[in-house]
Amino acid sequence: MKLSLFGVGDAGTRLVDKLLQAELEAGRNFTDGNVLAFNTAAEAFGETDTLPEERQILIGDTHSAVNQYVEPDDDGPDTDAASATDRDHSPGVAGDPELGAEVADDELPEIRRALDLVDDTEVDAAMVVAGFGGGTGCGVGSVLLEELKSIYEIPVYVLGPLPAASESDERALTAARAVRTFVPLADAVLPIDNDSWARSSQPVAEEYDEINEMVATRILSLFAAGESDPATVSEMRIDPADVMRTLDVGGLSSIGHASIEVDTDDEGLLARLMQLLGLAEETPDTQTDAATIKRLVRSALSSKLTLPCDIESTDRVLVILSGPPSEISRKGFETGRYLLEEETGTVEVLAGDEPLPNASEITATVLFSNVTDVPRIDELQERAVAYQREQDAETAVIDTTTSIDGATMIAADDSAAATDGDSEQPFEFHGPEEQRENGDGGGDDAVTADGDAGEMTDGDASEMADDDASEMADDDASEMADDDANEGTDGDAADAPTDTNSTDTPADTDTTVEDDETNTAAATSSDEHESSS
Ligand SMILES: Nc1nc2c(ncn2[C@@H]2O[C@H](COP(=O)(O)OP(=O)(O)OP(=O)(O)O)[C@@H](O)[C@H]2O)c(=O)[nH]1
Repeated sequence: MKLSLFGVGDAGTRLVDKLLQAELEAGRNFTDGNVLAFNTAAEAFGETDTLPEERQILIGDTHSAVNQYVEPDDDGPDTDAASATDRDHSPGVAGDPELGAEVADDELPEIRRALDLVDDTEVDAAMVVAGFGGGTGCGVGSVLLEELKSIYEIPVYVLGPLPAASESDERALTAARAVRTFVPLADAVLPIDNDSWARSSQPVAEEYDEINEMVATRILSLFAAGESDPATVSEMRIDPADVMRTLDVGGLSSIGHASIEVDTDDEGLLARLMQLLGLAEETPDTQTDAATIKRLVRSALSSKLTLPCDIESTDRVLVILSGPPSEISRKGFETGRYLLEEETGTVEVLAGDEPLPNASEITATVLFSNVTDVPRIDELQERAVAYQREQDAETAVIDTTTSIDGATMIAADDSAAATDGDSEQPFEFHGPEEQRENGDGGGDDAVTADGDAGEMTDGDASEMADDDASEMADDDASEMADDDANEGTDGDAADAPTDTNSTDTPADTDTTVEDDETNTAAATSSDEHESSS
């Protein structure tokens, strides 16, 4: 399918650049050059290799509160745990999502002019790529997302990293707010769990490049599928509509990925050739194919997911098999699909293939949409709540002696909810439908008549506050995603989730780690191969 990409902030800029690089290396064309990156500081633009300069849009440079320049010899925060809102030492909006939203609102005319560079009639969907914990990613990202939703008829997805545990509480709070803002507005949200992809021995920032490469491999396998030569024989060619249909349910999505070397010995090739020419019985090879595909799909299921989750909490599943067409039989397909139905407990399993005649591997990419049992998001929320309580307590102490101006990131109503004994999770999510029913934030209804996206962020912040105050006390953390899914899972945060993919599950860690390493390496080499094909 064709996808336009909109990077926001540093993470968004780097990820979009990496996606373009992967597209180029794989010889695929899924963006058709329909890309843009917005940032409030120019630094990350300087790191790009592939993103054209005219598509790098700096905003906020005339805003008095935005740092465009930070002293190079400045020994500002350089640890993950450093404050995201160190105004003097951080460029751009320095981790402040309110300021990010204000800047984007002020610069909407500039943003709209830039959007004219992207041809939405040429793409099937759009994707905003932003660090959820970033002041620019969350603040500018929210305004941009609403703007895109108001002008495009195509689906708009959001992709972006969640902050690592080693990062500051402010980033966790911003990310919790971002999830809450993005989920009801976007057609689907694909968070990347930096923590589960980083090695614990070093700061996560040193691993961005590797994490971004892993993300690019998966996004390309999923969204660029269907863009290969239409003349190539295919068992069941993937249709872009299937990807969109899978994501159609909204909420949070996660991707699994695994590759397996194909049998390239002469005997195997000869047998396949005979089979293709109709000179040999199909059965023995088909059996082998089916067993191989089953193993491959199983390994994609147990691979490290972009967002660790309980795959049984998914609403819909899509599997894309890519590789030499001779290796992917219909029986193999059916076996893989059946396995997915069994393992996820859903009958909504779509499947398609992407014929890559010169590939030396078969790759399975599995998309789980509207997953609701996501321990990482629960953790993020809990941390955000605890931090908010601390902030409130500090403000209350100071308030007795001094009058403090300036907004806390959550409005007063939220603070009350957060400190209410019953209220554990002030960042409850609802799927788009429920949001609309409640007259709550996002979705199409949230688009203002005059298209002033800036109002959304203010509106959203206060809507968040209202919800939190009124609803949190009774509701479970795991009711965060779509209604429908909740009906099925009805999870209480206290019911320990059985996250088969979580790095927190020791029993799984052994197999998963082994699989992960294999799969990551395989995925990389698969991409390399595709690039040479
Ligand atoms: N995977 C990945 N994560 C990143 C990358 N850069 C930053 N992040 C994460 O994204 C979040 C937001 O960081 P930035 O993108 O630097 O923030 P921003 O959106 O530019 O906004 P500011 O906070 O104002 O700098 C943090 O939690 C980072 O850990 C990256 O290249 N790859």
